[in-house]
Amino acid sequence: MIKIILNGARGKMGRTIAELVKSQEDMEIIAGVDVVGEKGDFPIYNSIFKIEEKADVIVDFSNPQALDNLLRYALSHRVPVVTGTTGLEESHRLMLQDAAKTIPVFYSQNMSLGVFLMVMLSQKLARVLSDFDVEIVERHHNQKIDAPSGTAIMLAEAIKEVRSGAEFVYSRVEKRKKRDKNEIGIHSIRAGNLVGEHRVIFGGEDETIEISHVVTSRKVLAAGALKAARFIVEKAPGYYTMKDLVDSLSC
Ligand SMILES: NC(=O)C1=CN([C@@H]2O[C@H](COP(=O)(O)OP(=O)(O)OC[C@H]3O[C@@H](n4cnc5c(N)ncnc54)[C@H](OP(=O)(O)O)[C@@H]3O)[C@@H](O)[C@H]2O)C=CC1
Ligand SMILES: O=C(O)C1=N[C@H](C(=O)O)C[C@H](O)C1
Repeated sequence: MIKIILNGARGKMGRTIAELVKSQEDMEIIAGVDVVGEKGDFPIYNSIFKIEEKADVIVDFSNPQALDNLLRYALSHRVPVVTGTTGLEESHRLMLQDAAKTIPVFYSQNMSLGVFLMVMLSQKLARVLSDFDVEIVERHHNQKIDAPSGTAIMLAEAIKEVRSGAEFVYSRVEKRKKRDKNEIGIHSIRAGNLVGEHRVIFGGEDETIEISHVVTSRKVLAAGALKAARFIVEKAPGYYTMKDLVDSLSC
């Protein structure tokens, strides 16, 4: 049985994961962590340091501010971490990479396998269609606290890798005179209860290619997180991503 600590347990992703775990025969949540504690199917504590039972993995969908304590706990108890929290600064990413020297750490800004394929495809298109303009549009629910989305940044970073001189431009002022060829424009929309939508638009001379991915239920993202948890529990310390998971599934 894989014993899970769920960080951000009272949140939208936390609740979706908790519901999904109920139907998994090989997994159980032993404790949750959130800003406010709660009693329920499992205890939710307001500090991860209050948890006494040993877990096999921590699954985190919370807030970048949670990362420091979460990693301190994970390192001192040698527990692998799966995190999908977005809005991370460079310092947070370095913290994850540093922790990965001691424990297995899985990070993905999007837990959908479909989005991983979209990233690969976008990179290929950006390489071949090197003179096409690239614009990324992401749409999410009105409760999302970070913008642009982690996925939009991941898409832009993958495209930047194959486009020398390219720069991201967030919230571009629409009154600009002319589009700079090196820009990768990122546009964020927040409305209603949209779960998550990403579009990459490649605009060329007389033709446009658009790749889009739409999530209509968080169950997709929760299922991806549980796949990641199963994937890293027995792994050696290291930094793992969706590429490692997809490679393991397709061999
Ligand atoms: N990688 C992926 O596939 C996905 C990533 N995400 C990301 O996951 C994160 C959570 O998303 P979502 O569930 O929608 O957000 P929610 O706001 O619904 O849930 C986050 C929960 O974490 C709690 N929280 C805040 N700070 C801490 C802390 N220091 N320790 C423990 N818990 C804390 C929040 O409490 P309070 O409300 O009181 O602040 C809230 O209950 C976001 O960064 C989001 O972008 C979301 C979906 C998929
Ligand atoms: O906050 C969300 O909801 C989501 N966040 C992730 C992101 O920032 O890319 C992934 C997904 O789109 C849902």
